[in-house]
Amino acid sequence: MNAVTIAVVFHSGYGHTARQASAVARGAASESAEVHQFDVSDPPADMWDILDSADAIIFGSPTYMGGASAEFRRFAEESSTAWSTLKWRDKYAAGFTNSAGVNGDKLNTLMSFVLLAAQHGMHWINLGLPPGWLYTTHGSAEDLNRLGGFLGAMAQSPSDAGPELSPPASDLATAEHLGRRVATTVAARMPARSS
Ligand SMILES: Cc1cc2nc3c(=O)[nH]c(=O)nc-3n(C[C@H](O)[C@H](O)[C@H](O)COP(=O)(O)O)c2cc1C
Repeated sequence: MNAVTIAVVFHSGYGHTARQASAVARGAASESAEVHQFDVSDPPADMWDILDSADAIIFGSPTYMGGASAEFRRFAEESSTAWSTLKWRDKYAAGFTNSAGVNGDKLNTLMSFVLLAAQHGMHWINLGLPPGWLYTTHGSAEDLNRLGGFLGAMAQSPSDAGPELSPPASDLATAEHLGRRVATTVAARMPARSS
């Protein structure tokens, strides 16, 4: 059987969201997906061909000024070429974002990814985790999904901590979960393929 093919397409100005992207990719690869990771500020020549043939595309960006970064937005606008011929229709999509604020308006970035996916006619896969802390006094910052997102994976990196220190392990584990969930969700819905 051929592996599910997943592309993780992200931007990262200072390396924090890149660590989150690698965690998403690790999670997907742990479920035997063939994973391609693309930094949109330095795309290889074959990126668009690989995106066009992927089963799922996972979008990632830091939250800058309450939304996706300008570099990610440029990628989104350039994807209008694929949109014009419905190349991504019925693929699967998911997303992740990282920012300095605990809230930081990350939800708006994830919502912009949902809209991007909808414009392409893609099927959105959400995070599928209960919120960390579980609305009780017993939670901790080590909880999976400690930031309590539903649409996608959220991470937080304090402004004075470099990418070697942040996002914290719990946010990276949450990102890995998203990668695994996309891989298993897509695999369960693919018709059996013979090699
Ligand atoms: C131009 C700019 C705008 C930012 N806007 C936000 C914001 O709206 N909310 C927030 O929580 N953090 C904001 N931040 C902080 C970044 O999201 C944070 O430093 C993040 O870890 C950067 O990720 P990166 O290293 O992948 O670029 C902003 C940073 C920059 C440079």
